[in-house]
Amino acid sequence: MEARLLTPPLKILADENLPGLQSLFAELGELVTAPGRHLGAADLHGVDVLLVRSVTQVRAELLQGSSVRFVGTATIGTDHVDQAYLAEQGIAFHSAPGCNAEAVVDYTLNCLWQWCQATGRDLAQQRVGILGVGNVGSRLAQRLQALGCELGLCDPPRQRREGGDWQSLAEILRESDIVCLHTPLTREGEDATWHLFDEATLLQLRPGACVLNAGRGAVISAEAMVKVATARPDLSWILDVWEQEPQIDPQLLSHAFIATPHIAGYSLEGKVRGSWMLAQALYAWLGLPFNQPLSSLLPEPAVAAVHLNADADPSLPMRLIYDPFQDDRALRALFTRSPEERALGFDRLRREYPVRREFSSLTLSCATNQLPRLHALGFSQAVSSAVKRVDV
Ligand SMILES: NC(=O)C1=CN([C@@H]2O[C@H](COP(=O)(O)OP(=O)(O)OC[C@H]3O[C@@H](n4cnc5c(N)ncnc54)[C@H](O)[C@@H]3O)[C@@H](O)[C@H]2O)C=CC1
Ligand SMILES: O=C(O)C(=O)[C@H](O)COP(=O)(O)O
Repeated sequence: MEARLLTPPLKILADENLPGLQSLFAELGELVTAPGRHLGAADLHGVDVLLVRSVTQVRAELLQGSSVRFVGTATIGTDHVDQAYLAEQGIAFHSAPGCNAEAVVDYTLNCLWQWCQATGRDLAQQRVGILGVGNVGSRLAQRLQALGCELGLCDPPRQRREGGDWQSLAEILRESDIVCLHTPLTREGEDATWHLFDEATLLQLRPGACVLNAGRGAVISAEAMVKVATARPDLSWILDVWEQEPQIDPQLLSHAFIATPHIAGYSLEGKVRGSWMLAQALYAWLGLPFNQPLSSLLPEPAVAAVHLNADADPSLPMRLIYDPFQDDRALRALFTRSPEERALGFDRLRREYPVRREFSSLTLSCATNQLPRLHALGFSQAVSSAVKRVDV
């Protein structure tokens, strides 16, 4: 455990895209915000606490010679942080495990539902292979299982730790109608995921399969994906993450059934939970009490309850919460511009992302027998008469 060397007032530098900063951190001292993608060593003058998102590379080049003693990232993924360097320097580090896992699952279910609708499939009849069964993958498995999907789960680190019934990557590729990637990006060790999906791996996908990547772009080689997508038009691609973000290969984009700018985890709840978890960690590290409930940072959703009439399309509540094609259209619209403008546009779409609530924020009642299926998808049940309801 690191020694606690700091007491307020502190100088805190935070990514400008972290919600709830004032309310969570302002009482600890001076709070400065900056765009995370371009943070440099010069920005860290006198800074004690650095709070980032995934777009800031937190490595020796940034931190060498700085006064930073605590680094927090309001994300699940940590591949942008050199944790070994931080440990060596005695700098405390905290991430926000699971903070936006529900949002990624909402995104994934919504996209898969759209793909099934567009290709005349029933999601409940698909065999779904999940690669990486952690916070995201295990929640996804639960919801898909409740829908009736057959599942294949692949997670070698968990398999070694826990034993039990798992599948190999080869089995997942051979047997799945849909393959969902939810692994971290790692470059070393027996479970390294960098370019885990190369050309040879992708060619093992079964005919007509759909690949969804909401983990990290570089888990699939973009070059191999373009090659295989060209040779195998039977395959579908749903891509939220891209090798070399914020630059995206236009050829790859043209092959994607749904293409989004790394926003799978961007529910309001997920983003706010990320900041809140960092506040919890920082206050604990400082030895100070932290009593702010997460709910105090979340406004009431615009629509809290929906009653579906007998003839209503059961996908309506999903579309009401989130339409992935809106994000898809906004991303594709950037591609009439220069590569520099596209990259800036990619970051702008993320920075100015509209409020998206999680499925669980919506309470459903229903005049049809679809209710169990909708609840399995993650919507809340039990309508209280006190809740304002919309009939559709
Ligand atoms: N697109 C987006 O907006 C978001 C993307 N992410 C990404 O999703 C990743 C997963 O998130 P969580 O489930 O919360 O992380 P987690 O750490 O809870 O779970 C990851 C799982 O992957 C497994 N794993 C590691 N190497 C593997 C391999 N070679 N093959 C199969 N499984 C392997 C681990 O054992 C672990 O169970 C994050 O690391 C992050 O990079 C997370 C949130 C939002
Ligand atoms: O939590 C993660 O890991 C993610 O991928 C986040 O959703 C990424 O969000 P940013 O930190 O890039 O805004």
